[in-house]
Amino acid sequence: MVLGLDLSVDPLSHRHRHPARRGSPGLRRAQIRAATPSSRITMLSRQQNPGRASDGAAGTPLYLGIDFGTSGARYALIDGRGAIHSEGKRAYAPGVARQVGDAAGWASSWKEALFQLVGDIPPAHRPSISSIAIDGTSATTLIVDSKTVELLAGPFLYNESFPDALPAVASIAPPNHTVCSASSTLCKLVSWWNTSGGGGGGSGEDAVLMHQSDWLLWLLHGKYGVSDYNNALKVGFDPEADAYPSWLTSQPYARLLPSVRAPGAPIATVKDDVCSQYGLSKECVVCTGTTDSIAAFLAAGTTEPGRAVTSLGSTLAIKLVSKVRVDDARFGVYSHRLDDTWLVGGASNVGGAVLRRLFTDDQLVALSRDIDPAAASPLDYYPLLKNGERFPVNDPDMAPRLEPRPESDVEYLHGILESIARVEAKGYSLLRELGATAVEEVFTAGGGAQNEKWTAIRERVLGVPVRKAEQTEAAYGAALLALKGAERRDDIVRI
Ligand SMILES: Nc1ncnc2c1ncn2[C@@H]1O[C@H](COP(=O)(O)OP(=O)(O)O)[C@@H](O)[C@H]1O
Ligand SMILES: O=C(CO)[C@H](O)[C@H](O)COP(=O)(O)O
Repeated sequence: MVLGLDLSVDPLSHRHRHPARRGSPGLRRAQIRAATPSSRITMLSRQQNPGRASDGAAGTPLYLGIDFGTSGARYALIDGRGAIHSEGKRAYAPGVARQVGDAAGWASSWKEALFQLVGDIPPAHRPSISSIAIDGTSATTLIVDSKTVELLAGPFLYNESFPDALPAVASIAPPNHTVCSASSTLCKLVSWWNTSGGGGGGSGEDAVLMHQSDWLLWLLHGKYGVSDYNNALKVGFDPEADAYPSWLTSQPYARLLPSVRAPGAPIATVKDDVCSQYGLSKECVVCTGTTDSIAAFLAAGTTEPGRAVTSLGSTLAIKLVSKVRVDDARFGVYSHRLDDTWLVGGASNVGGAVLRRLFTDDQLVALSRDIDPAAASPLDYYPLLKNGERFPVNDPDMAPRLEPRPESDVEYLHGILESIARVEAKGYSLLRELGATAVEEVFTAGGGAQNEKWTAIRERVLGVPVRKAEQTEAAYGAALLALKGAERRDDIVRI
């Protein structure tokens, strides 16, 4: 029994064992080989943390990755060896309090952050940028009118749930399919379709669905209808078949779905007006992106089965390299494709968002100093910011639990960090119960990776080695995708 749930019923609606390729021979060089014909990422190895470039010789081709997380956006500019030439970050504009459902506020903040970050790149580097890729939060969905450019609906954020659409989605998809979660992209699309009367009459004729990273990339290249198979997973794309299934393409709203390419595939060159305004080369290629936790996985540079990356950002997302594909919406478990292996995992709503609500980053550092990670905290919380959990319990109504609060903030923080570690441990043990490869080592990405006391707590609770990834920023993983796309620039599809 895991999480007190009865797993005696075979939960797997998909179970595939792929001939596991031998992992990459070792970390030597920053490169992701171009997608194989079946559009899979094959991650070669990456040079042992080439760190920052020395002088960034003028004219060296550079590759720009931009990460759009929950609390802010970051960029990383690397060269062909993976050395970082420049990096930076921007919080989203404080302005309008962006609550769930405040669509206009979010979209304008992301657009503002995108062009602020491009403007933050040293002008001397910009002409050398050969390609750009962007990662965003998964299942964050926008519906855009491709004729008027108007935002018809959304953004619907990654953790927003649309249970009204679940019965319709469950009636067409296989049992326990990834889309059968109230926060899936397909539930967002179907909910909008049903409430707007089939696309809102005339305006719906030109409606297109875009994920957050698709929309941000579109601001740079101006072409509609292109996404990647990581972002498209939660709208129903099957990365194994490299196609949308017929149960989806037969739906009236299927015309809104984007075409799907591998992450890091070239789309088009940057629009002339953007090139002119920011001093970018007219040869700079915009490439398909991925989700933020996949980008963090790519940044960590591990590919061996049993290795995993936990992204400790505003949320907790885990990605385990598994020889076996596992998908089960009952627990919020799904598999992203990585070469001949699978990235099995899920994303919990617990994570840093609660920490940020309670403590400043400086307070986190100061309080963590007094935590003894060897001592188990007796406090048992479920640190959600608001109702709703996706994984390892898929319950849109699940309530936060952050009481009783002790007098000591050190004890309170210890209890929260340990409780998040317990959710992480339940997540990995659930993946094992469902048939995934057992976790042997965990690398950490995201803001929480810098907390060594938390790392030690997690290592005690998980029972496997836990360490900070060499590169903890998803933006670095997105830059690796840009590097891959630059090598395939001739594949630009005239769309
Ligand atoms: N020293 C620390 N210990 C634990 N968590 C931290 C620490 N510093 C920052 N964080 C948390 O990291 C999170 C930000 O990480 P980040 O990867 O930028 O998140 P996201 O991309 O989801 O916005 C914040 O929620 C913050 O509370
Ligand atoms: O929690 C999230 C935001 O940070 C996303 O859900 C995260 O991207 C996980 O989704 P995926 O596993 O598809 O990458």
